[in-house]
Amino acid sequence: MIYTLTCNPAIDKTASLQSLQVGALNRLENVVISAAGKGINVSKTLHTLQQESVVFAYLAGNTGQYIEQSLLEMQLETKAVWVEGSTRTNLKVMDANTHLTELNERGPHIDSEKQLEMQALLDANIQCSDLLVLAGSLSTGMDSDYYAKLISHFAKKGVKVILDADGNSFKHAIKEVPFLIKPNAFELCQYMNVKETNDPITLAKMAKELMATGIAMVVISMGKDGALFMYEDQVIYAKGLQVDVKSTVGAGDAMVAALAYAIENKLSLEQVAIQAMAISAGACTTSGTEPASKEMIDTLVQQVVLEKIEV
Ligand SMILES: Nc1ncnc2c1ncn2[C@@H]1O[C@H](COP(=O)(O)OP(=O)(O)OP(=O)(O)O)[C@@H](O)[C@H]1O
Ligand SMILES: O=P(O)(O)OC[C@@]1(O)O[C@H](CO)[C@@H](O)[C@@H]1O
Repeated sequence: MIYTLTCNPAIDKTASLQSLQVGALNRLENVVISAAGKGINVSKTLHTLQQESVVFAYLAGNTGQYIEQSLLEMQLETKAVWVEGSTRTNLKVMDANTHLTELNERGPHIDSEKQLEMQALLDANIQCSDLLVLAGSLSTGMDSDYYAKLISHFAKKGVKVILDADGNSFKHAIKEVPFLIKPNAFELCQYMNVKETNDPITLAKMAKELMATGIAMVVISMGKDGALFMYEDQVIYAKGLQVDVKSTVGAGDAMVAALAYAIENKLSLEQVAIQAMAISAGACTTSGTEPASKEMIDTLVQQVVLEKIEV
């Protein structure tokens, strides 16, 4: 079974306008509201792939209830720990040149008692052969080693952990050797303290250093420039697919979903790359964080170009 944990879910309000004017009144168009947050987006994509998953999330207030109800309507099994306050609302604005501006709130306070409640819920459900996806920011009140502690706990049990986090949370977590990490190129360069680059060879060399610590698989996403897929001594670069972009919000989550699907179904690295590219590019063609249809994914699968590279 695949489990996703969203520590800081959100209602995403995604909208568009011609061009964003800072310090002026902007009138939004095409407003779409959806239950989101990285782990929840992963589960939504898995659902369209007909792959079962269970959502764990901290939820709060009316916005939390909206998310719980939406997930119920999508028939996504949800196990929530309810906290005081309100689940956040994040605003995403895309301009006519597909430049995305994101305004994300911090999220409600999660105290140590509620963190223990979540730990008990996770322990009661997750077995050694399962996959656990840890994705997104931590809410207020959570220490930056929260993911690190979960990875250490579940890796000992043999659970494969997929990590999609950034900043200090990522820094602590990778020391505990998750099974797979999916930083984007910017996050990886920031962690390695080097100038941002999308050069596949340079990125692959940095990823190799991380794999030397025991991380089995590294996938580096590079937005429209594609992605790098690394497992054992195999390195595959996939060129970005040309798609009609509606919203890039959640493209990375769609990719993480594809990776979880591929691991659960024991696909080869080539197949992992093909599925991940088609599913993530497909997510860019829909509004908000809506996953792509099966038909769109099948069409994009035919267009993926892979290149094996030596590092
Ligand atoms: N403009 C685009 N055109 C085509 N494919 C894209 C585009 N943007 C993203 N993708 C696809 O989605 C994948 C993930 O995108 P990206 O690298 O932006 O992830 P991310 O930074 O983790 O995103 P987010 O955190 O917003 O979900 C890319 O590797 C690519 O396959
Ligand atoms: O603030 P975080 O947790 O880093 O990111 C949250 C978020 O921006 O990520 C998703 C897209 O990947 C959105 O659905 C959501 O609003």
